Amino acid sequence: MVCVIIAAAGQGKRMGSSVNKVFLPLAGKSVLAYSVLAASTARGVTHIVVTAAPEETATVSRLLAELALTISWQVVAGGSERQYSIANALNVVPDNMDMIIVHDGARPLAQTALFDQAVAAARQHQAAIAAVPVKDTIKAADDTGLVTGTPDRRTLWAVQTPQAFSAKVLRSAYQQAAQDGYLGTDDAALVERLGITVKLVPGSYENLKITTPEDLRLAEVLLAKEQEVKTMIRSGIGYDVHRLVPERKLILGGVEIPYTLGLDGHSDADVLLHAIKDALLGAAGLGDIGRHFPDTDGRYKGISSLKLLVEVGAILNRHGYCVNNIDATIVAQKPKLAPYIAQMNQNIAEALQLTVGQVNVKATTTEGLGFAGQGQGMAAYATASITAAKI
Ligand SMILES: Nc1ccn([C@@H]2O[C@H](COP(=O)(O)OP(=O)(O)OP(=O)(O)O)[C@@H](O)[C@H]2O)c(=O)n1
Ligand SMILES: C[C@](O)(CO)[C@H](O)COP(=O)(O)O
Repeated sequence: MVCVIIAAAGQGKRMGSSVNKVFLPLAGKSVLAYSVLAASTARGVTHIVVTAAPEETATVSRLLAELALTISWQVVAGGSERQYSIANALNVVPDNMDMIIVHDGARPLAQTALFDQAVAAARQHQAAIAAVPVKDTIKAADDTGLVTGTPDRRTLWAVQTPQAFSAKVLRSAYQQAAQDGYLGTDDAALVERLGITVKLVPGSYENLKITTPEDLRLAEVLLAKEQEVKTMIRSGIGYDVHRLVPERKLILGGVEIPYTLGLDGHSDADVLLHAIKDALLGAAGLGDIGRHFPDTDGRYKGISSLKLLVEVGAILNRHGYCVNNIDATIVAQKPKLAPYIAQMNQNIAEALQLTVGQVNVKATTTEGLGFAGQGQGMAAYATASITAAKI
């Protein structure tokens, strides 16, 4: 399981604003809301700890509550330096987390995929951080402004967050730094001191840290471009298959259907809803159900797929999307599904807060051909169309 620590306890002095920069509005949401949302939908993330200045913990808690995240979160008071804030957060990270990601609350444009890439690389290397090659020539200079050297640019990288670590390694690194009184400017620097080689993963030049006012203006421009893409009609496709076995309930579209066999799976194996959820997440560019509800997570054992459809609807909503329509086909030789289709449409519409007219479930046989035709399993296809929600 993965925990994300989001650093938001700074003062934003270089921004020169009367409020902490992480609360500043950016295309309809706060800077911090973007950072939290991107992190919360990354693969395997089940808990978020946000650091807040002691006098801002209530404000940050309110902001998080408004986001209605489907994963757990907590807010801790930060320290006088970013490193001390992260150290406070580490103290409350649950023991069952094997990976920890650290992310700046002030980096609202980090994409969810970057969190996934950092964790995947950290699983292999123990520590992995987002970085981009520096574009400018870098000089070293002394206090009087006289150049003392020109490091070879080919070896230089501008480091960003997310930074992902094995939980054990990050905890040891922070303990060692505290013991030595070492203060670094990123988390990886503390890990490097343990002799561990940190892996770079390709970050993005758009993953700005909002530090000075022009960063905010630039972020507005980049987000406006993203919003344009969102307002397009987007479509997604979903496909799923489950095996038919004895002694399992047959649940399709949230309807329990009397039959001698049922679909096998980690959840209730509702093949129709699985295909629909994949179509919705795909349309939003948010991966698939495996990413959001992994079958390695005990919380999803036997869970109602209708309940998870409500969560998918909420995820899309948090990312600024609303659903236009859903079309789906169940592929099953037996039993006859026609009597249950209206209830399936109704269940799906209710879960996603749509009208029944926006949902269209169909069923077909395969004339006895293939695994569905021979009654070994059932399949479902779904397409979904979504667009930006009106603000
Ligand atoms: N004591 C601190 C200092 C910083 N941060 C967080 O670390 C991230 C990166 O730090 P930076 O951009 O330097 O933020 P500030 O310290 O707020 O900015 P400034 O240095 O201009 O005051 C920010 O999201 C900030 O809120 C933190 O949690 N605790
Ligand atoms: C962690 C970091 O975002 C990587 O670029 C950066 O080092 C934070 O530094 P700051 O001094 O707190 O801005």
